Amino acid sequence: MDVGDGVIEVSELRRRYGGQGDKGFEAVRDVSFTVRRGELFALLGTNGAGKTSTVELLEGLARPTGGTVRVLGHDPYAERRLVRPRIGVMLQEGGFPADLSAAETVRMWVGCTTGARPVGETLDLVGLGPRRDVRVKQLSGGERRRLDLALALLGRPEVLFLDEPTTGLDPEARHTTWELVRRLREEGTTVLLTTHYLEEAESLADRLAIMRDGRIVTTGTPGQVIGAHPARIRFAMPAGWFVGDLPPLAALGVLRHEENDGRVELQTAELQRTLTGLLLWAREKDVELEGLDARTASLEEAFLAIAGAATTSEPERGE
Ligand SMILES: Nc1ncnc2c1ncn2[C@@H]1O[C@H](COP(=O)(O)OP(=O)(O)OP(=O)(O)O)[C@@H](O)[C@H]1O
Repeated sequence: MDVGDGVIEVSELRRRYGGQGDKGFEAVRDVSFTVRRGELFALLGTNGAGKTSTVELLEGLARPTGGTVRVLGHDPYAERRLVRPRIGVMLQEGGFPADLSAAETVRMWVGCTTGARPVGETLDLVGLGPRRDVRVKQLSGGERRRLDLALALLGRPEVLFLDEPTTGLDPEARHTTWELVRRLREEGTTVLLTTHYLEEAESLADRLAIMRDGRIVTTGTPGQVIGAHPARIRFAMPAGWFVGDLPPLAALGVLRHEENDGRVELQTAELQRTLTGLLLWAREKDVELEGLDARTASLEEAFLAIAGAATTSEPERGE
């Protein structure tokens, strides 16, 4: 079947726990998105936003209550047999037999994987080569996470689902994992990632979606999502000058401003225009703007502004 560019196609997806009526809860509500071949798509959201509930439907682990999912052109639940050999799944919590070594665990999985990589290569990929003979129960939490990743990569998947892959990893292991994910992407693997690390999404994702209360509330490239939020300029007012002495702020494109003890913060959607106006004013008045700092919003600021609104509205339980 020709699936064109849309390797993952999600349309009006819904997932309800606990049946209809008061006791039920709709964790995924009308979610639609497409992930193109070779793309890395990140799903972000606060705890309980519905990321795992969504990803499990894409992995074919549960049947949607509404809407459709296509992975590589197939329904991952009804046509699991066709989809499963071509995808790699790293769940949030993998369960391994504690008494097997890392290498034995991978070897066990080789038995149920078509076209599996060699065991040693798989462990090396995730940096567990030197720990191959250590029993699972003696591995650290971060090492177990990497063993999870190794198993997801075992069958050279075309599509890789990574549910919080770097949770519990130290910064070095996290960066090594990012390098590996980048390399897989460069080799053409399509990746769907959920993460709480915004730096991870910013540095890896081609596109991302932010979920809130079961819905996608924002989607775009990291640049687009960040660009929709105001940039900030901070500086100290020169001695003897006041904010009122600056050119009219609205004319400089300033959306909001705050002043505290002579420290000024301007928020603007047009950083270059506002900054140019400010610097021209400083040159004309021959004053120095001490501590001048101008920056676009970070993904974290954008995320907090978008997803943070979730805390103000409790998701409805039992519709
Ligand atoms: N089996 C279940 N039965 C009932 N409710 C569930 C079940 N699993 C998840 N939920 C609820 O669905 C909502 C979404 O949960 P989900 O695990 O998908 O969120 P998440 O975005 O992945 O969160 P986290 O970042 O904490 O992993 C939560 O309110 C959760 O309590």
